[in-house]
This record gives sequence, structure tokens and C-alpha cells, in this order.
Amino acid sequence: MSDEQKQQQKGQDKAQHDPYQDDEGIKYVRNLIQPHANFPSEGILFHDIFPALRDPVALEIILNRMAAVVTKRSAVIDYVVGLDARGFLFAPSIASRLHCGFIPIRKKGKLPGKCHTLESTKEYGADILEVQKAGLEPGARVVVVDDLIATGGTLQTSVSLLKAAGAEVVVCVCLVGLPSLGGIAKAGAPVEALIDLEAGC
Ligand SMILES: O=P(O)(O)OC[C@H]1O[C@H](OP(=O)(O)OP(=O)(O)O)[C@H](O)[C@@H]1O
Ligand SMILES: Nc1ncnc2[nH]cnc12
Repeated sequence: MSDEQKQQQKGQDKAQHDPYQDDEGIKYVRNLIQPHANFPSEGILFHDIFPALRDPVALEIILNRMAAVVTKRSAVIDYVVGLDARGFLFAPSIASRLHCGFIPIRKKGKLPGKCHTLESTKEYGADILEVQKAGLEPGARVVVVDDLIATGGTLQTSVSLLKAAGAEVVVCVCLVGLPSLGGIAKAGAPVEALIDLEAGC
């Protein structure tokens, strides 16, 4: 068997155990997310999503579910917007599945050309976020993708940047939500998190 065939076989074996279409899929992903106390600073309970991304079944579940959230909301999407940095892990793959483009919102100083720029606060710090003016036409229908919503500061600022550019934010999709931090209500656009880490299941 060639290396390519072995790789395909490995993927097929994994896919047979893929619990895609039901809540078992979300539980499978949730169980891979690792909590770390006092990271990156004292008092923060950090939820590490990378063990889930390391697992090919979990990665597929995440991408399928995120894309499904978007298609349930709207058939017409122009761009998937990913947030620097962990949103970039998902957004281009979702854009590819939805046959639309990808646009980054980046931390200040990384994007050339004229940008919309806004200050932002998050659970453990502050950032300045930017989106390129040239990348977005007024009236564009966009979805925003990030790994996690905590206080909602990052999503709120991102939604404001996109609105300043004249875009319509159809929905924000996150892998993880921490609802007790109040972020979902303040984002300024509908938010759907695949996993509520504070819920019992
Ligand atoms: O809801 P909030 O309180 O705003 O927090 C959520 C944000 O915090 C993290 O970004 P961060 O910039 O820390 O990390 P990253 O660069 O690894 O994505 C995370 O990826 C979200 O973007
Ligand atoms: N508690 C948390 N875990 C992982 N990423 C985060 N970003 C903001 N808060 C976070």
C-alpha cells in the first residue's frame, strides 16, 4: 500500500467512528478541550482548543457544525471573517465549504493599506483590531468566526469594525461560549457557540 493509500485508509477508519450528526459529536469535541488554571494570567481559566484540533474527527465535526450554523441562517454569504489568531484556524475552511471568500480581522500593524481600526478589550487584556477598507464592499453579507467568546469584547469590536465598513453581520460562530461572562448579549450581532462549557452536558 502506498503512503497516500495508507493516509486515505487512516482517514476512512477514523470516519467510521465519526459521530457527526448528533449531540455525541459535540460531546466528543467538548471532552478534548483542556482547562488550564491561571493561564495566561492569575485567575483566568484558559480553555485550550488545540487538543480538539489535533484530532481529525473532532476537527471535521467542528468545521461541519460551524458551516451548518451559517447555512441554517442564510444561503447568501459573501465572506467569512476570521479573527486573529485562533479564528484563522477555522474561517478559511468554512469559507471554502460555503464557496465564499475569507477576510481577516487582525491585531494592529499587520495589515497593509487603509484600515478601519478600533480598540478592544478581552478577558485577559486589550488589543487594537483592524480590517482592510479595500477588502469589503458596502452591503457585503458576512459571518464572523472565532474559537471562543468570553467577555465578548473581541466580537463586539469586530462587529463594529465590519459595520463601519458597511457590511451586514449575519451571525458570529464560535466553537466555545462562556455565557456567564456576558459576551453573547453584547456582541452586536447574533452569536452561536457550538459548545457551552458552563452547561452540564
Ligand atoms: O470574548 P473575549 O473576552 O474578547 O475573549 C475572546 C478572545 O480571546 C482570545 O483571543 P486572543 O487574542 O487572546 O488569542 P489568539 O491571538 O490566540 O487568538 C480568543 O481567541 C478570542 O478572540
Ligand atoms: N478563558 C479563555 N480560554 C481561552 N481563550 C480565551 N480567550 C478569552 N478568554 C479565554
